[in-house]
Amino acid sequence: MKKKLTHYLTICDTLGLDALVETHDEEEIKMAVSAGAGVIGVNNRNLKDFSVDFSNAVKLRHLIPEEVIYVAESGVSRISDVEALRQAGADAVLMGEVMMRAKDQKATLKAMKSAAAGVDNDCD
Ligand SMILES: O=C(O)c1ccccc1NCC(=O)[C@H](O)[C@H](O)COP(=O)(O)O
Repeated sequence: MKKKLTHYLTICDTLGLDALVETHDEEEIKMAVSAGAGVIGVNNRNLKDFSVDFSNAVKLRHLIPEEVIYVAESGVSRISDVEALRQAGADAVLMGEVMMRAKDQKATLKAMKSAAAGVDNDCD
């Protein structure tokens, strides 16, 4: 699996693409790091049973080197979630459902971006 991942990363490199290598647990993160991934996502959603554990990305953050871009994924629905992930050292946050369901997507994105930047915001 690691050999395949390294091969895919080489292909992305050749094409000038940045690959987001998605992981869910310690073993997958170690594999992504040793394959040389520059961007690693830690999914709070277990794609085997679709359960979401919001603490997963935070819990595993220490396994990702500082020079690697760390993306916290899934189960992010509130401004306070983004704030918590920023404080835990997330470089980026991947959000799906919250944006899809938002009545005002522009305002939601603006509020989430402010939280990611550490700017105070009134709405949650
Ligand atoms: O990637 C998949 O195979 C997959 C399968 C089934 C559901 C979701 C899948 N991937 C995307 C995700 O894990 C999340 O939708 C994404 O990270 C956003 O999460 P959320 O903000 O909770 O919608």
